[in-house]
Amino acid sequence: MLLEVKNLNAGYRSNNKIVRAVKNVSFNVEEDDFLGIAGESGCGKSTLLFSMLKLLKKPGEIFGGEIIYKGENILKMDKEKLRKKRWVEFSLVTQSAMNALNPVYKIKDQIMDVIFEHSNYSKSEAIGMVEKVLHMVGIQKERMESYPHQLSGGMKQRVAIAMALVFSPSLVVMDEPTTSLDVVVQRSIMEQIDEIRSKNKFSIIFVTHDISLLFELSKRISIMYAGEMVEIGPTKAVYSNPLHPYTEGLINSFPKLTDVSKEYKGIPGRIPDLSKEIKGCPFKERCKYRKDLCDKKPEFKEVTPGRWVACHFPR
Ligand SMILES: Nc1ncnc2c1ncn2[C@@H]1O[C@H](COP(=O)(O)OP(=O)(O)OP(=O)(O)O)[C@@H](O)[C@H]1O
Repeated sequence: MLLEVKNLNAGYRSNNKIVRAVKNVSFNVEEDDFLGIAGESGCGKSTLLFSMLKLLKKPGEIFGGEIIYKGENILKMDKEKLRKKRWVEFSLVTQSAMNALNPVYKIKDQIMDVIFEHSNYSKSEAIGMVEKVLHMVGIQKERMESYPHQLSGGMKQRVAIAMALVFSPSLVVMDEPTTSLDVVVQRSIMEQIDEIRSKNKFSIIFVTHDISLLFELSKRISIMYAGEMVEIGPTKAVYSNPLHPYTEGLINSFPKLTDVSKEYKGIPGRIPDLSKEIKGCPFKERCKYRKDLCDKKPEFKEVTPGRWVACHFPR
C-alpha cells in the first residue's frame, strides 16, 4: 500500500466557529493508482489534499487522524524529514503553481533549484534531468532558456507539472492543476499526464471540477459530500452503477459525450453549513430516496470488494 488515510479530521477555527471541512475521511491509494476526487465546491477537497501532505496553512488545522505513506505517518514527520520527502517522494501541483514561477529566473534555473535543493546531482546531470522532464511534459528543450513571461499559460503549467515530476515521485497530488486554462489545453495536458503516469507507474490523486474528465481518466473515483467521503470505487463501476444517491445526482448533472440527447439536471438544494453540527446522513435534505433511518448517520462501508459507500439504502 502506498498511502493510507485513516480517520482524517481537519478544518478551520475562527471567531468561536469551527468549520469541519474534512470529517473522518479514510481511504487507501495503491501503487500505480489514479484516484479522482469529485464533489461540489466547498465540500472539502482542497482541505483534504493539503492536510494529507501536511501543507494546510493557518487558520487551517488538522484535528486528528493518520496519513501513512509507505508505512510512516506523514503527520508525525518533522519539518526536515518532510522537506526531504517533498518533491522526491511526493509532490503537489496546484491551480496557481504556474503563478509561483519566479519571473526573473529562466525555467531551467527554477527546475534546477528544486533538483539542487533535494539532491547532490552535478550541474550537467541536473541539466539532463531538466531536458528529460520538459520533454516528458511536451516542452522542447530550447524552451528551458525562456523566462516565464515568454511562455503561454498552458506551457507555464506544464513547467510546474515538470517540476513536480522531476524526481519521479511515487505520488503526485493535483489540486485543479489545469483549471485556469482553456478546456482544450486542459484536456490535452491531463491526457499527457495520464500517459506519463501509465508509463512510469506512479500514483496520482486528482481533484478537478471537470467531472467528465475525471470519469474519463481516473482508475478509481471518490465522491465527497459536506466534508465526508460518501462513495469510492473503480471509476467504470461507479459511473455505470453509482451506489450513493449523491453520486447518481452528480453523474446526471453533466452532459454525456456518448448520449447528447439525454437530459441532464442539477441536484436541488445546497451543501449544509460545515460549521454546524450535522445529524444523520449529511445528504438527507436533498435526497429523493430519504427514509426515516436517514436521521441516523450511515457508516462508510465496503459493500462489494473495492466499493465503499455511506448510505443506508445504496442504489
Ligand atoms: N481559510 C479558511 N477559513 C475558513 N474556512 C475555510 C477556509 N478555507 C476553506 N474554508 C471552508 O472549508 C470548507 C471546505 O473548503 P475547500 O476549499 O476544502 O473545498 P473544495 O471542495 O476544495 O472547494 P472548491 O471546489 O471550491 O475548491 C468550505 O466550507 C470553505 O468555506
